[in-house]
Amino acid sequence: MVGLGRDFGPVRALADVTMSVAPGEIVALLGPSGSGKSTLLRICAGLEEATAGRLLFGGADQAGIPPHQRDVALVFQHYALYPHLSALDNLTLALRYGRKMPKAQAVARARETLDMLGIGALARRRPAQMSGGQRQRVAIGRALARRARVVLLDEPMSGLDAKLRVELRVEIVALLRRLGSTALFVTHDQAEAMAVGDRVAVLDAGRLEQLDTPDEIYDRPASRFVATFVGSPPMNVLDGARADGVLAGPGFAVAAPAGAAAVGVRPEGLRLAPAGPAAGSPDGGALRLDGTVVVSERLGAERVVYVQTPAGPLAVRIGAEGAVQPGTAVTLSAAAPALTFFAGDGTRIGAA
Ligand SMILES: Nc1ncnc2c1ncn2[C@@H]1O[C@H](COP(=O)(O)OP(=O)(O)OP(=O)(O)O)[C@@H](O)[C@H]1O
Repeated sequence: MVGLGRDFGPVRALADVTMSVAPGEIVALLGPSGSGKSTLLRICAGLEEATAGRLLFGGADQAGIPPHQRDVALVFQHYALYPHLSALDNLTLALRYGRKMPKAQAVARARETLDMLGIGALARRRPAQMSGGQRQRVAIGRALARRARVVLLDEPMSGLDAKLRVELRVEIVALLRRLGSTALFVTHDQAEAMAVGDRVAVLDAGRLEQLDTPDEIYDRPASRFVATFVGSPPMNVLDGARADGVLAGPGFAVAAPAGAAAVGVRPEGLRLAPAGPAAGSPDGGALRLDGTVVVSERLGAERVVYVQTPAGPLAVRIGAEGAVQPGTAVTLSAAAPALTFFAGDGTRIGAA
């Protein structure tokens, strides 16, 4: 994709998106509602024309090529299976008429695909005789059975419960890898994007904010937007004003590089100690703030504690053993390497 853009009248749904996806790579498209994820996917599928830029598949310009002539498979959030046909027949039909595959070969391919998705035993059931998750597996199987070079998935698991989503995403990724498919996977769920993507493309208001590995996205976010969109809870960001090398805001002052307008720290980068001058790390911490515990949430192996500070509420991730009572006065501290600085326009200072 080179400089891809799409305007709907006055609405700029997509602006100047450039990215290349390697064969066999899975890229997660992540962004809030209306950020242009579906528009980008629809352009790739040929369901929408770009109003700027070029789309190339293996070097071949796709402009003007209709959907059915592109080597792409689409998985939508709302699947439409033929209700009167069995799972096996739904897949077989798609292969025979979509791919013009001989019957015996289509049936064999359909069976193989259902087996790979763990629903071989349901081959003879009609959609009404299956659970939502099983139906979604059939729909995914129908799209993937074609072995298209490019697989486009638009929120393929929305509508399923959390446990099933996690199970299914593991299976989908395993299947995509096994087939060697190149895939774009749209989701607004940051955890899902980080889990499925070899790289994650973060979109905001039609612009590509960052395209990087999940580790880079988390550890070196390109912007404040990315930093606060990814992570659960996301990065804490404190606004301040910089003078004489120090960024100061309500209740804090921290040494900061030129241009800094805000400082960010992940919940796990903050330490929590009983209030007092000696609190915090042995070096005293680069950032220190006093506050009061508001709530403490037990999340499996860890706790997330929300602390009200003069700079606003901050989330702190601590071990499960460190229970703290609401109302407790605490001091928060963070070491210098845990800090991320942002300029006034939201870009991370030091980002490439
Ligand atoms: N056919 C259309 N006509 C006019 N505006 C459109 C059309 N399709 C999309 N848009 C606008 O383009 C922008 C991007 O929409 P898009 O559906 O790509 O976002 P999205 O990130 O997929 O959102 P969601 O997660 O809600 O599906 C939105 O502002 C949307 O209102």
